[in-house]
Amino acid sequence: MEVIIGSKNPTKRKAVEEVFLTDIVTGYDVPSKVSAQPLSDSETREGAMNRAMQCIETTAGKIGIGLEGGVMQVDDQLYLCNWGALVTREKEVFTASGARILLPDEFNDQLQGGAELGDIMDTYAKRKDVRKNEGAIGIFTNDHISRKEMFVHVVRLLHGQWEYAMKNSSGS
Ligand SMILES: O=P(O)(O)OP(=O)(O)OP(=O)(O)OC[C@H]1O[C@@H](n2cnc3c(O)ncnc32)[C@H](O)[C@@H]1O
Ligand SMILES: [Mg+2]
Repeated sequence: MEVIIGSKNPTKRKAVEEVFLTDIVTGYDVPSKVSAQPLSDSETREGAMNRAMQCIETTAGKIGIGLEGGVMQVDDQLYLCNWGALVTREKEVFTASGARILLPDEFNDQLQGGAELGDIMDTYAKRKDVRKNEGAIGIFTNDHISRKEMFVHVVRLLHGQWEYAMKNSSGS
């Protein structure tokens, strides 16, 4: 079975490989069709669904997966959020979200002004390509949870829901 992940970011591809262990996993850069830095749960989820749908519409893969990072507001504070979507050839859609952690208040103005969290993190942590490595979640959890590990959880939630639906539609 071929699983298409709508990103070439290694944290996303490796997370899908870890869950779909026995399948072929291919990464394609597809547009999220939302802002480069989504600013709500709704926009982040939409980005994940758009990516997954395009994976199915533009390839022969059996399953398309979209993973999208964003931020969302609770009261006046911004949290890192992540969403995933799995779309089947029959266009059945499954969604799930990942762990969220509070971002420093000092990021608010830059994020609201359109800056990308990935770039803000590189400057803040004095590292390169945080988004492709430990991620903001890795930095702020003292490396206990990496971006890949957080995505593994999201992909497991997607995989499990898809499996449950298949089991229950097979009539057994
Ligand atoms: O190539 P793609 O798949 O687009 O990978 P990306 O790293 O840009 O990831 P997203 O588009 O899903 O994330 C939207 C923005 O949020 C940033 N972001 C989200 N989660 C992050 C994290 O844990 N660490 C650093 N940046 C993060 C990311 O770098 C982007 O600027
Ligand atoms: Mg991006």
